[in-house]
Amino acid sequence: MFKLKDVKFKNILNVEDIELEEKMITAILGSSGGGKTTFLKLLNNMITADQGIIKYKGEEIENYDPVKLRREVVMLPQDPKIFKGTIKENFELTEEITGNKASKNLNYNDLLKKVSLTQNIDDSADNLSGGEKQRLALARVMLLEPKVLLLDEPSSSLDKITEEKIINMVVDYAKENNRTLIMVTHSPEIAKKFADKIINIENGEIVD
Ligand SMILES: Nc1ncnc2c1ncn2[C@@H]1O[C@H](COP(=O)(O)OP(=O)(O)OP(=O)(O)O)[C@@H](O)[C@H]1O
Repeated sequence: MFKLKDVKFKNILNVEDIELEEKMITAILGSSGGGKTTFLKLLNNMITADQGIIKYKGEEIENYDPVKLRREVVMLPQDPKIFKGTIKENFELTEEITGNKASKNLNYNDLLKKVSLTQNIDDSADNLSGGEKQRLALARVMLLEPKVLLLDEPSSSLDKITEEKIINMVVDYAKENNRTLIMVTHSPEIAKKFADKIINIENGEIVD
């Protein structure tokens, strides 16, 4: 699904040759500041490599229709921003901003259930806890039905159990819906437990 060849981004990341397969779960491991988030951002062209070639579905990512790319490759960042207002408004705004209409098969209540939120869609999103906000952000991503989900490690403000619960939900979602999942984690245990393939990034280099 992605092929990277001789990719360089500033002095932060240097990738010689790597392929990420469709419908697989790939975990990106490595120590803090090593370039993991930078790697994810290259995959939806949020940032552009200074050198080298990144191919997505056989086409150079820079030539791929940017609107399609934004819809197909969606990133769940470390600290997703929750919009002010209700949960329902969060879903509606997501649809409005991305130009996506909710899939006929998905409704907002089902989405909340999928991420184990027991709130009502008319409840305020501001009062949710950190873990609940992360799950709402995940539900917003599910609403978009991306082909590829880029999951950055949830911020350290989440406890281990909540973090693993969220990762479990994302993995289940990806498997049930045949999606490609690429996730950053600091935890070798999580990587081993969930991933088909593990990539280790240290100081901007892939070491394993
Ligand atoms: N656009 C940028 N310009 C300059 N430096 C940057 C840019 N983006 C990230 N960096 C720096 O590059 C390094 C790698 O950042 P990155 O966020 O990719 O690391 P990471 O492995 O995801 O770290 P963490 O595990 O702490 O989230 C850091 O030192 C960061 O400060």
